[in-house]
Amino acid sequence: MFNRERTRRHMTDGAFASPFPVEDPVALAALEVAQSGLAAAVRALADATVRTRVAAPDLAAVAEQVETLTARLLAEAQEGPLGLETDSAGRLRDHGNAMVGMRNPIAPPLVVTGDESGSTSCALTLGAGYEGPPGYVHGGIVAAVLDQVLGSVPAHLGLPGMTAYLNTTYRRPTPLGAPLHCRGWVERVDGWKVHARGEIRDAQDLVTAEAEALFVVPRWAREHLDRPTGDAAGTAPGGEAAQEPSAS
Ligand SMILES: CCCCC/C=C\C/C=C\C/C=C\C/C=C\CCCC(=O)SCCNC(=O)CCNC(=O)[C@H](O)C(C)(C)COP(=O)(O)OP(=O)(O)OC[C@H]1O[C@@H](n2cnc3c(N)ncnc32)[C@H](O)[C@@H]1OP(=O)(O)O
Repeated sequence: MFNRERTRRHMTDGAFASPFPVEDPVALAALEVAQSGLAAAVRALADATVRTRVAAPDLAAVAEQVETLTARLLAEAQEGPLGLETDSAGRLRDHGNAMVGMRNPIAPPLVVTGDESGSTSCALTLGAGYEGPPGYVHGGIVAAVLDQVLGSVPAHLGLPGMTAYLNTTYRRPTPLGAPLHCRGWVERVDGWKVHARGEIRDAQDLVTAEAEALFVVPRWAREHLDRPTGDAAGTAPGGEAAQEPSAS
């Protein structure tokens, strides 16, 4: 059903071919442009909502307008979450994902790149809506970024897994409104289990947070994927070979 493909694209960037054909890719592509445009506009609205200093009457008027717009969107909406959908390029996409989802205004959205060795990378800047300690990124958001970027490691190996654990160490506060860089890499592949590590660095190249995580291909998904071959990232199932990141 799901063919593993050696590709630079992350699952959320369509690293997996969809088994479901798209009827009208041109119309779907136009819809995707509109969907991502709406998400970007609402993302900007959320940021403005946090930072605005306009007076109460203006706030009330804007709230009323937003409620009208919300009702307009809900006129035709699905009940639950998006899950995986086929995009106009015939790839599986998780457009609702909270970190990378193209249709999700809550997502920064992260753009995670990677290669078949399992190394992943993401440049990001987080705005006022992600605040925890004054001026700094919320610790849960820091962990979510690491979860996503490290979680893309097994996806690039063709072993998309769920997070079994994510141990995050906060070295120093992660600044808001400044460029950050998150990287992930393979520590060890053990059958259906992928051990990954990663870090976030600030604009001064200082590590603000690091994590080690285990991702497991769920039992229910294994029948849809190739058996682990052990060649991913130069490791064998149960093997010890580690992939250290190259300096950047
Ligand atoms: C159909 C193809 C596509 C399917 C894709 C499916 C999922 C992939 C989804 C997305 C991938 C793409 C990109 C990912 C990007 C970002 C990442 C975000 C990820 C998340 O945001 S995800 C949400 C938070 N996450 C959860 O919501 C997990 C809840 N949990 C479970 O769903 C189960 O718990 C699960 C699946 C983890 C295991 O369950 P299971 O039944 O499949 O397998 P089982 O329990 O037998 O464990 C098998 C082996 O893992 C060892 N093991 C398990 N857990 C361990 C632990 N904690 N510590 C140490 N070892 C552990 C066992 O000891 C055994 O080891 P051994 O084989 O050596 O005996």
